[in-house]
Amino acid sequence: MATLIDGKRLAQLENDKTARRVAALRASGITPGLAVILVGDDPASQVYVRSKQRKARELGIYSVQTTLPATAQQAEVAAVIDAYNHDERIHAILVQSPLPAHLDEQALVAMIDPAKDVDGFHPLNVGKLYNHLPGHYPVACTPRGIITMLDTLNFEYAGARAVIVGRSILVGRPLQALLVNRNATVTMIGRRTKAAAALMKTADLLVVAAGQPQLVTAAMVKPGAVVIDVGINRLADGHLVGDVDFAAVEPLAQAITPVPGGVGPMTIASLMTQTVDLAEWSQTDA
Ligand SMILES: Nc1nc2c(c(=O)[nH]1)N[C@@H](CN(C=O)c1ccc(C(=O)N[C@@H](CCC(=O)O)C(=O)O)cc1)CN2
Repeated sequence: MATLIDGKRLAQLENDKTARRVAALRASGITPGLAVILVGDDPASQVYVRSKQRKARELGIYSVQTTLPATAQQAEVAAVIDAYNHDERIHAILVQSPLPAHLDEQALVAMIDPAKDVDGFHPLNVGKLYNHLPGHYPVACTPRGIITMLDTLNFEYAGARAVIVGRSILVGRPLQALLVNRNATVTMIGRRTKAAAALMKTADLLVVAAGQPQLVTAAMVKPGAVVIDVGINRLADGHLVGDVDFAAVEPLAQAITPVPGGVGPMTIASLMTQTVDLAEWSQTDA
């Protein structure tokens, strides 16, 4: 029977640490500030943004939001980013993804001050991560949360064979870099990968971020693997399921994340941690 990697509990522990760091910063006259930009009315994005705002306020972070209609033009979003770039109360800025299709998301992310890029999506921060540069820089929150989870298992990265299903900028690509930087051997699986199931079966660490309900079956998992399920899929009956067939895979895995209550809560906890990191770095790296 696998160890259940309880994202809710780990997020609570992470948030407790963040609350203490916020209190210490506030005592020294600095209140970490987070700005969230939401464009459009995607219901899931509205839920995630509300959770971010609520958690930030609970932890004592100054938290603001700009909501723009789905018809907003590139220049309008850019103007909001520019205002937050110059707002001294704000240390962390994020643009909730996905944006409406007519907007150029990459171009907008590149307009965020890299020192305030709490999602770690700015090309400068991505480049630092890929080049494994020393120093302070933010990294994408979901992969950061996954690394925190693996660290709690004392996962032995060096020499481990990791397989990541999904090559998104949000999850797969940054996680690949984080794992390579820890000396894991990483294989990425995309839509055109041949013999994907056989590759997955070689994984000591299998991370699935494909957005396809129950894609991974027991036959695709090596006994004793650590399985991280990033998928959040709402079925017609309203139930949330991941990309992994949890009931079938759990008995043979060494450890596994549930959905819900796995990677999702850690994404938000990592965002809070990284908001405080940015506030601290704004003092030390200036
Ligand atoms: N700018 C960004 N956009 C998006 C990111 C991101 O990191 N930065 N990630 C995802 C969405 N996301 C945060 O924004 C997110 C997704 C899921 C959860 C979560 O806690 N999920 C719960 C289930 C919630 C539900 O009932 O629907 C869980 O897994 O237990 C938190 C954050 C895309 N966009």
